[in-house]
Amino acid sequence: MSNKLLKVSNLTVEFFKKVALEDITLELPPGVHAILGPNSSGKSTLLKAIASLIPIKKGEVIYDGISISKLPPKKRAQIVGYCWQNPYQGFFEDSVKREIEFILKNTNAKASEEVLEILGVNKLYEKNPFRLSGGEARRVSIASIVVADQPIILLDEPFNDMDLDGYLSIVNLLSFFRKRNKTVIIALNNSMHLNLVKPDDVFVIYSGRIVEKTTLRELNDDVLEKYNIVTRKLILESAC
Ligand SMILES: Nc1ncnc2c1ncn2[C@@H]1O[C@H](COP(=O)(O)OP(=O)(O)OP(=O)(O)O)[C@@H](O)[C@H]1O
Repeated sequence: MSNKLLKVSNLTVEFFKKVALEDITLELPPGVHAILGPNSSGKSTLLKAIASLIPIKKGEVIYDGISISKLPPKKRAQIVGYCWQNPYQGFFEDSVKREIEFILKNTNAKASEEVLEILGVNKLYEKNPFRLSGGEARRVSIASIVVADQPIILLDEPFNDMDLDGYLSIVNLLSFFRKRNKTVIIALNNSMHLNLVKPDDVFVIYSGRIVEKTTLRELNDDVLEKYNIVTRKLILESAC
């Protein structure tokens, strides 16, 4: 099995001279990696910077020895798939079918039937993506990226808007990605979702910096509280 590394080195991003990401360095083998942080900590910015969707001030992102930002857009889209936090942001076609076909044409990829089945989007093909419900839109949005079978998948808050079936489809998608030896980064602001994701490691981000590298088992409520992330204690107490 390939063990291609995704290396993020000294990544720094600024918006209007204000630092949004500061000197982020990560070394990620294939597997599932969680980025956990409160609102405005830089999770989406980090994923977008890794996908080269926004300009970076400093640093680089290397996958298997290749600098992602130096690739032409088409080649980049074959390697890295960023799934939007706001699903409607990535839509521009007038049918789900055309939305799915767009990336396949753009990347010369064959549709991953497993992805379409796991996310259950086949039934939505004729619908207008902009008129989907929140949960439907998220499934379609994720499918319309990862259907191209990229080795790096970036999921931005994928559980938002989802019902039980939606949660299970994300869990099944993650195990499909694991079997395919992909490198998955999943941005979360809710620590409870970590139990579903079962990540190999957890990076806590706060104020644009990685402040902890830990595991699901070792992550504790003190760390969550310190960085303004909903604690497990709060959730469990509320359930009693
Ligand atoms: N395009 C942009 N222009 C200016 N500032 C931006 C832009 N995108 C993000 N920011 C700022 O960068 C910081 C980090 O934003 P980001 O969206 O990465 O946070 P996040 O951790 O994903 O938050 P949330 O959990 O609320 O989605 C915020 O202060 C945000 O206002």
